[in-house]
Amino acid sequence: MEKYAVVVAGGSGLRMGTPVPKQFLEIRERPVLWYTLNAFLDAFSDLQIILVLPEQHLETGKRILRSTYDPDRIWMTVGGETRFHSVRNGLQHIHKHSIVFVHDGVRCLLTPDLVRRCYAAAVDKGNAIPAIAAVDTIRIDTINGSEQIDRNKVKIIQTPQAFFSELIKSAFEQDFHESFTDEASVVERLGVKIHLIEGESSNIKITRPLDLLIAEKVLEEREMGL
Ligand SMILES: Nc1ccn([C@@H]2O[C@H](COP(=O)(O)OP(=O)(O)OP(=O)(O)O)[C@@H](O)[C@H]2O)c(=O)n1
Ligand SMILES: C[C@](O)(CO)[C@H](O)COP(=O)(O)O
Repeated sequence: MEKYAVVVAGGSGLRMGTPVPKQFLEIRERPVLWYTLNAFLDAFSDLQIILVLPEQHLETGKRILRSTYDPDRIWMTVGGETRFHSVRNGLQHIHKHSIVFVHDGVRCLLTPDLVRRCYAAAVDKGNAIPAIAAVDTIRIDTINGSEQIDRNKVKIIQTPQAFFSELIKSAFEQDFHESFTDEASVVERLGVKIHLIEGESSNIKITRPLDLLIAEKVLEEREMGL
């Protein structure tokens, strides 16, 4: 089966607050995006990557993809106004029956093992969405104040999210809706059942400055083989 990963890195990183978008910041002397791309290249030798970038940072993106060990498997395109539009732009470059992964470029700690587990589950079920359990107590706001809810019923959703190409491409023909915060929410709107698999607690989304410190520590420990 053909395999494509749409890696979205078209955002501006407002919550990180750095002049350079967070996907280009360096951790242990390599850009965040470099780790992400290599994890996908390592997962499958026949996987191709569509890297979605902000228009004004195409040159930076090109330098990063050339610094990976297999740049010939990576193609670049331009992002859109929201994450949804960036994913849609990436999907437009896929024309073959395949499994498609969509991944946040800033989730740079994913492992090739997670990519392979997503693939196997998507081939079996049509889609595969990594999720982890909530570790905090959870309350929701209601008109009568806050109420505790059973945290065992809450799942924290990650990427990569994997789908058959026909399914994800048809889902992204829908108009944008503000509830579309990931691919599962877009596909679910077609009436398709979403299949969760076990994610990785280290697969954090680099969002705020603290996340860079966590990622640095995780990468340091991995390099030391811990
Ligand atoms: N128009 C957009 C917005 C986001 N993304 C990408 O989607 C992923 C997850 O989004 P998020 O963490 O929200 O990134 P930003 O939008 O850059 O951050 P912020 O919301 O803090 O501005 C990131 O890899 C980001 O680059 C994208 O490709 N195109
Ligand atoms: C797709 C995602 O990473 C799943 O947790 C998340 O929904 C992205 O949210 P953001 O607001 O675009 O960072």
